[in-house]
Amino acid sequence: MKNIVLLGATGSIGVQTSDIIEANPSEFNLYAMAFGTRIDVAKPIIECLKPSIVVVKDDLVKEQLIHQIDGNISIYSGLDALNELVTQPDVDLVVNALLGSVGLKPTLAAIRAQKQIAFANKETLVTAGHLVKAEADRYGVDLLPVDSEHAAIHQCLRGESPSEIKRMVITASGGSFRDYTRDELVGVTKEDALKHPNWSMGAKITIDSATMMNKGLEVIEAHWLFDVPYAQIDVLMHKESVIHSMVEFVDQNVMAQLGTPDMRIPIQYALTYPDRTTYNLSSGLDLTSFGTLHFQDLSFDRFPCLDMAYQAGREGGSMPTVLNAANEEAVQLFLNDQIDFLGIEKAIYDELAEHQRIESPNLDTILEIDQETRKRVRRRH
Ligand SMILES: NC(=O)C1=CN([C@@H]2O[C@H](COP(=O)(O)OP(=O)(O)OC[C@H]3O[C@@H](n4cnc5c(N)ncnc54)[C@H](OP(=O)(O)O)[C@@H]3O)[C@@H](O)[C@H]2O)C=CC1
Ligand SMILES: CC(=O)[C@@H](O)[C@H](O)COP(=O)(O)O
Ligand SMILES: [Mn+2]
Repeated sequence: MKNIVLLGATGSIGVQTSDIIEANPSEFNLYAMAFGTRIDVAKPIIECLKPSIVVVKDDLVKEQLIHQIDGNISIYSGLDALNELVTQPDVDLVVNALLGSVGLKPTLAAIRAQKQIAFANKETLVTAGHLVKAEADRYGVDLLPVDSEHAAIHQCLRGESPSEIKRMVITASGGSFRDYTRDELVGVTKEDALKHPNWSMGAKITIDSATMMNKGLEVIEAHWLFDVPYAQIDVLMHKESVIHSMVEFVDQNVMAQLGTPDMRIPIQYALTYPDRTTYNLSSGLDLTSFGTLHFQDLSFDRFPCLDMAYQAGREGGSMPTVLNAANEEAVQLFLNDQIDFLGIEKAIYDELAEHQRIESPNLDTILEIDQETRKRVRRRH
């Protein structure tokens, strides 16, 4: 029985993780969960899976929750409580399904407590990949990918030697505006941007898919998770999202992982690793229903966010921190109707252009750059 702490329990990944826990009661116990503000989503999870501890964003949410749940549950609030929660002795596995760089400190706390981590929270690896990787190596902690492309690569690499990898190929659906020209992107609406062709996900990542920043973040995520140089990470448009990613080896053998677009499959993979457990929450992959799979190169001119992410990743230092913070803030402004769709890439470009790169930022410097970048993006718009 694995005792699980689920961070971001009310989000898209969080709710699907609770489905997996509920479907496998003899393997998993939801020991604790954390969320921000959405009590309506949290309540049924609490009632069904009965965690011993719940952490919420602030005291206001805590007060509201106390009056709405019964039972012997300890409730805490705030980021410090989140950091403490992941270090509890009873915890076997931390699922980090938080959104954004707010996940950085709890990740470091979990690593230092030598907890295994199932990792969805890609912004944390983008903003401070060098720190997370160094700590994970130092404490001998596995970061088990939940992100579908990285779960695919992880499976392609099982039993393989890193020196035999020629390149990784991360597939991209193209997002909501895959077939639009640059001119056609002028004035697109939030409602249209939020219609992902293949996946049902949280709002921020759905917008990231539409700008192709999601793939950029995933390239940086792959660099840190699998320790591969950027020159060996390619992105390929594949509109069906059936092949989740591939690895080509030096002898030109290519391994690919396929599956239906159901995030509960990679979530369960991370939770049960190194074992596999029967999955029957959805029907399996039926390739005949697709008939043909499509592949296409994508251009940096059409998708400048991908270009900026590769550049920021290659330059390293504090550049990925700026990339991530500017993107998080710009996407929020877009979702609040304060900037238009193309304003997202412009905000990121402006921040990267102005930033004086720092070679090897420590945690305090990263947190400061993150906050300063966000403030500047907000001030400009
Ligand atoms: N959704 C998907 O299919 C996929 C997501 N990912 C990655 O997984 C991560 C989560 O994505 P997704 O589930 O879509 O995001 P959501 O926006 O749906 O969920 C985010 C979760 O984080 C919680 N949260 C945010 N801020 C805080 C805070 N300060 N304290 C405590 N909890 C907080 C939210 O709580 P509340 O809402 O209650 O405020 C919510 O539970 C992202 O990094 C994303 O890129 C990766 C692959 C696929
Ligand atoms: C489900 C998942 O892992 C998402 O990150 C997904 O990959 C988004 O799709 P695209 O970014 O390829 O549109
Ligand atoms: Mn993904």
